[in-house]
Amino acid sequence: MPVDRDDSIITPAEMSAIDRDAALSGIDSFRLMTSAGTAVSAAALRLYPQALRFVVLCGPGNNGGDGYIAAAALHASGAQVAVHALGDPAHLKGDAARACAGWGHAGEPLAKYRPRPGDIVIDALFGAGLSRAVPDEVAAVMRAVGSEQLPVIAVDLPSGVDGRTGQVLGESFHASHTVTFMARKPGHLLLPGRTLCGSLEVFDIGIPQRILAAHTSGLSENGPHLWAGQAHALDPSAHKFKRGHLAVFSGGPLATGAARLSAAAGLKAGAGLVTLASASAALDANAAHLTAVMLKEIGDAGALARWLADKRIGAFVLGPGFGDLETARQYALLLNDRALVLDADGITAFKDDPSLLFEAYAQGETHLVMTPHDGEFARLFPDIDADPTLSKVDRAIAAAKRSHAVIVYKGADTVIASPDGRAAINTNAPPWLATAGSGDTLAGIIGAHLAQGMPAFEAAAAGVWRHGRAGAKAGEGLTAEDLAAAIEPLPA
Ligand SMILES: NC(=O)C1=CN([C@@H]2O[C@H](COP(=O)(O)OP(=O)(O)OC[C@H]3O[C@@H](n4cnc5c(N)ncnc54)[C@H](OP(=O)(O)O)[C@@H]3O)[C@@H](O)[C@H]2O)[C@@H](O)CC1
Ligand SMILES: Nc1ncnc2c1ncn2[C@@H]1O[C@H](COP(=O)(O)OP(=O)(O)O)[C@@H](O)[C@H]1O
Ligand SMILES: [K+]
Repeated sequence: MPVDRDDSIITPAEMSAIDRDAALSGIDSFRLMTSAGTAVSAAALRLYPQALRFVVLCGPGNNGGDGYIAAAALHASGAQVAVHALGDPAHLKGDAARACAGWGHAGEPLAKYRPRPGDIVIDALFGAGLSRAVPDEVAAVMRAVGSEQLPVIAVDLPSGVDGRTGQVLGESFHASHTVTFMARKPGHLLLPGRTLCGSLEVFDIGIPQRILAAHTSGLSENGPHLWAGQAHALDPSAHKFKRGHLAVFSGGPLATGAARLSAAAGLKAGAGLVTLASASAALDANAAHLTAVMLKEIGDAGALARWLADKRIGAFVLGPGFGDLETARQYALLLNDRALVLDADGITAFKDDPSLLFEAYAQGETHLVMTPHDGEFARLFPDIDADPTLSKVDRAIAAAKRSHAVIVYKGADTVIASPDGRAAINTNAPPWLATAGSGDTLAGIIGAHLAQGMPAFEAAAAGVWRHGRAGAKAGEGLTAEDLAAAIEPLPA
């Protein structure tokens, strides 16, 4: 039966381990394949009752096995079905060979498939086992199906999409619907994979939850389940000092807007007090624009050190529009016993000696959140960035472990990762969030959460989610000012 889309995400390697454990506990693997293939045929009939023909493209592994089961079920329902196989079906093994025997008709080779109007393509070429770029004959079929604009139902994943990374290996199908089994894989949520799946259905093929739970790591889709236990930190009835004091560092006189966006977002996101810390040259520009946000003159490391005697300032945002990299370095190192969101220039400031920053924040509970976009990530973690074998999730986790910081690796598929290995993929950000100052707003929201005492991972994950919600609420064409105004209360 279809299950509610649960928040957990499993990698193809975890899926294999689950599969092995299921077999060890006596679960019949052919029954799982039958359940999977039947779910695909049910989706095909439900979505395309008027289809003239279902064309099932079957690969050389168990994904192909699911395809043969689907073909047999569609045929039994009275539909017209054609099967085209990649490779010689006589070489199929195990459950896939049995499924092919159950189909029982002579199939045609894949290369002989000529798409025709009215076809519904069922893509059972490769799923979790795709290990390299798809062969040329497969790529040619993908292009032919694409140019005819035929609907494609993908079994487990659109063939060509790497389930671990979401990257396309050579070429891929662009599915209108994907039926996956048990839980989503990273490739369903990471880009570009997410855009190639169409609507996504997660079907429960009957592997017990206990086996699934034993093999799932700390990866999930970002959502309230991650911080529900921490939402009390944002109690709106609390005294303003209890709701936290956030400080944001301003840039110079010609670059004050970014920090004000962070500060405004921090206030709207629930910090009790927000202070903009500004060098004297930028005080007038800031004073002319501030009302609820307070202003404090901080011009150098000495002034900051004296200000830090006030222990009520719980969290800081450093980087948006800041400009002066040497001062940013000094400030970040001075702040190492406070919660800090380091963004933009604050990140770039450490490009020549990242370990200086990482060592400064290595002690105690994680209290540094870094919010790099691709370029900033590559500046701080060039070797991790350059490793083509790593997914965006792998890269974010490796960076978090090395830096002792929560990493918010931004983009349309922002990944939030903790040094303890937990990670979340965010999916609620509309494309129009890519606007000047949007990242500054995000830094302010996360800063507000830290100021209110939320742990770093939860603060960051909740911040990214609220930022996405605000983007959806403000709508297409938003500016960063609209975004701050659209921040909604954090759901309990
Ligand atoms: N786990 C479960 O519980 C359940 C899993 N189920 C289903 O099993 C699927 C996973 O099956 P799978 O492991 O057999 O992998 P699959 O995607 O069929 O591909 C492997 C084959 O492709 C080949 N191959 C790979 N890349 C290639 C390339 N570029 N070009 C050419 N060949 C290439 C590879 O060959 P090799 O790399 O060994 O040369 C091998 O022959 C999963 O997605 C789901 O649909 C369901 O039945 C329900 C229960
Ligand atoms: N295509 C996209 N879809 C959704 N969100 C996006 C997209 N591109 C960027 N974002 C989000 O917009 C924000 C941009 O931040 P950033 O790159 O720091 O820009 P800026 O410095 O202009 O504020 C990030 O939160 C990022 O995740
Ligand atoms: K597939």
